[in-house]
Amino acid sequence: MRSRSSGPRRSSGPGAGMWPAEADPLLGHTLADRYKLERAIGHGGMGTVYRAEHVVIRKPVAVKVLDAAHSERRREVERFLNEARAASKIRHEHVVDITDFGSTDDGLVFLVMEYLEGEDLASTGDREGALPWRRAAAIVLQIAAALEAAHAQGIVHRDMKPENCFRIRRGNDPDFIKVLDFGIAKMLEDSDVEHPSSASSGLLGTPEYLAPELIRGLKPDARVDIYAVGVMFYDLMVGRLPFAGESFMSTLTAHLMQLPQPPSQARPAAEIPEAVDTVVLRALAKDRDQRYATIGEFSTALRAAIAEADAALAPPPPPLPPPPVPEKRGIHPRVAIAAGVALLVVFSAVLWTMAKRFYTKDQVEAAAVVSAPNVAAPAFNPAPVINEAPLPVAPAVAPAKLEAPAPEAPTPAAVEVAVPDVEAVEPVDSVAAAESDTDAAPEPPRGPTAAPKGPRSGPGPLTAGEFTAAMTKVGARVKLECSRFSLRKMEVTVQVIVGADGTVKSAAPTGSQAGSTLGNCVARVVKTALLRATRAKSTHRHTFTM
Ligand SMILES: Nc1ncnc2c1ncn2[C@@H]1O[C@H](COP(=O)(O)OP(=O)(O)OP(=O)(O)O)[C@@H](O)[C@H]1O
Repeated sequence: MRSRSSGPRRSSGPGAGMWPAEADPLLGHTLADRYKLERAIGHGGMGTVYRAEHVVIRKPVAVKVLDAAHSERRREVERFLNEARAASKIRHEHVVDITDFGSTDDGLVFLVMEYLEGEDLASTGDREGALPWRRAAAIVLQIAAALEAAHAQGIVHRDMKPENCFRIRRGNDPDFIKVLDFGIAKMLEDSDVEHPSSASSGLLGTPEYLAPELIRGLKPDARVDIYAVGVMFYDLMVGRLPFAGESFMSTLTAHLMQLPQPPSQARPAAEIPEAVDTVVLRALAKDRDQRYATIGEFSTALRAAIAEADAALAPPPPPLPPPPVPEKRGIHPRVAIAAGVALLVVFSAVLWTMAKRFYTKDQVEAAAVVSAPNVAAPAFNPAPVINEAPLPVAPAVAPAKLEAPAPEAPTPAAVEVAVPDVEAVEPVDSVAAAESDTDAAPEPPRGPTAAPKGPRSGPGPLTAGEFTAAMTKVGARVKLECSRFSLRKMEVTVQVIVGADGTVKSAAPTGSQAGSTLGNCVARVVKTALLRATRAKSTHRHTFTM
């Protein structure tokens, strides 16, 4: 159950408060020859809202008719028509569309709006209690979009509250928001009009949503709407208002004096991220200079907080691919082995050809068995017994000892090529040579400035430069989100552990800022940094100057 100190809403549908709906003489009346008033929807501070039908185009509309008591006061009529003019100027999908306004011959002042089917956010809150923070944020972003459009037209709403935000279904979205009631909207360019003080004409607006500067009687600007949106966001997520006193005066005092409890602490079960706390608390800053300068900035910060929470839910990014394998100079061991075997086969074949020319078949077969048992085996059958004198067998690696007659010998070129190659490309030695090549390559320097190692060692450690660059990247957000906890030029040093997957595993403020709100805020932002993957986690330090 929500705790609103102001009690029941003034306008929560037919029959609310002192409103004698049944006796309403306007029911069934056709206003300005066009709008047949069918049913009263609710009654607010200025008048009654009816569901009506446009008799020509047969379209349902909502018609707000100013109460007779107000119609007699010029100032009230002006305020009412001001709403019509202001809202009809904005034209935004999240602002209720005003299609007509004016007064009738019999003195009825009215405005005509698109008819909305749904309920206001106060009713949603009363029925559902606190909403999940993401749903609340999605609703608030729509309200902020409506206000951004209004502010762009120089219009400040000044009465933002759940009762003025209507929730309708649009397509599949049951939470489509329309902002209503620009009744006390103030044209910013209307700079000569001083804000009426509470002493002279009563505080305009609803106490629970009043920005401190309005209570102090300062001239309002768009930041009063940012404050009210902060109150609404808090209320939607937490299920209670941030500043709610027992009386009107104590509520106003709370706005001026009381620090709001962070939403995540006020409702721990809701798992409201710290980043969302930060956005709400900044919108609720007592000093308007400490708030977001524009409602657009508020929306950007809220979106960033949502994205941060989404990123925390997402699985860690896949490790970065290893650096490209540098092309290795020299012969790959496998190539060397293959070449060695091939040359051995060629050389054996040469020997075989030569032997066939100078020795008998039996002698040759015997020589083949002795000299090359493992090479070209399919070509020979092991010779059984050799009765004749042993052949002058030429070992495969020493063909020069062959005593072949010069004229019949293979061309010298062929022998010269074969001999040195076979000696040079001995398979086992080649592998060893290849390995020792790698080992002999200069070892990259270790430590923070080490370059990534070769392909067999994986990506190298983070350099100091890489880490500093990542911290510089998050530095802007550190300032944006944490400067409100800091005096100018304060320093915060954080100790950061970066995991092998490039995410920040831990960030802790050190020294005088250890455990401080400022330190924790900086650490929280630092935790969102993303670096590159390495072979192992590493520890770094960085100092931010606020
Ligand atoms: N366009 C509309 N379509 C449907 N219902 C509407 C529309 N505009 C207002 N209502 C409903 O009519 C009722 C009265 O609205 P009204 O704006 O008069 O109340 P209020 O916010 O208390 O006004 P005020 O700020 O002038 O006191 C509310 O319940 C509101 O939700």
